[in-house]
Amino acid sequence: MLTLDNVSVRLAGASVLRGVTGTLLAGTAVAVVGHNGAGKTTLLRTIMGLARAHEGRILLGNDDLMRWPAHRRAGLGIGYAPEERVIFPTMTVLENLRLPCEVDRLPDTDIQARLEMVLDVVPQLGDMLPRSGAALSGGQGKMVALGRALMIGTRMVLLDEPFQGLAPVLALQYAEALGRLRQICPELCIVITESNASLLQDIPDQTLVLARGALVEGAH
Ligand SMILES: Nc1ncnc2c1ncn2[C@@H]1O[C@H](COP(=O)(O)OP(=O)(O)OP(=O)(O)O)[C@@H](O)[C@H]1O
Repeated sequence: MLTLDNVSVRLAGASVLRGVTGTLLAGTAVAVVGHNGAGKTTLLRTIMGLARAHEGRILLGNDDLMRWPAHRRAGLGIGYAPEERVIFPTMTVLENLRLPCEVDRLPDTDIQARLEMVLDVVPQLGDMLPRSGAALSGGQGKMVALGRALMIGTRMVLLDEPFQGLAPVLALQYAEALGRLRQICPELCIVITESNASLLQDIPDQTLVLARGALVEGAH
């Protein structure tokens, strides 16, 4: 369970998150929706330690995340797939997938087990493993970014606007992967941001609405 307690963030002097309070439960899919600029990406970046909260607390279980530097937070079991994907072009897809586990110095047997789980969830990645990260379409890159987040995200995965720009057939494959993920990892908390909530269809169990950096309502 992740608890956001009165989290506020300023960027370049502007209030981007304002007193965000909420609970993201294990085993749920939570949508964070809001217009462009509402603060969705900043919320995920703050959880990952890539943006700094000047106020509030973020707890993973009982563990205060603010005590952990950004480079250690993924190792706590939080996978992050940023909107812009960030697939390293000089590495193969397999190397991109393994990267967060290598950074966290996981034993090879654990990495192999995670990889098998990821390939069960996103079987399309199987054929791509030897391919260069530079040779991926935008949609393929989104699949790799999902897989990479799942390699390290044993407790939660943060998916930033995964459906934006996906062709309908790929969006369907992505949604199917999330369905398999929920079956294979029933305790995982899946957080998905989206400015167009209709793209998420019936995926979320809970929807949080951000407007100008503040949560305005919660709907189930
Ligand atoms: N590094 C930064 N410096 C200054 N302002 C920033 C920075 N990053 C984001 N912002 C501002 O913070 C606000 C929230 O941005 P954020 O990217 O979190 O919104 P978002 O809801 O994810 O939007 P989108 O749907 O367009 O991705 C915007 O007004 C944006 O201009």
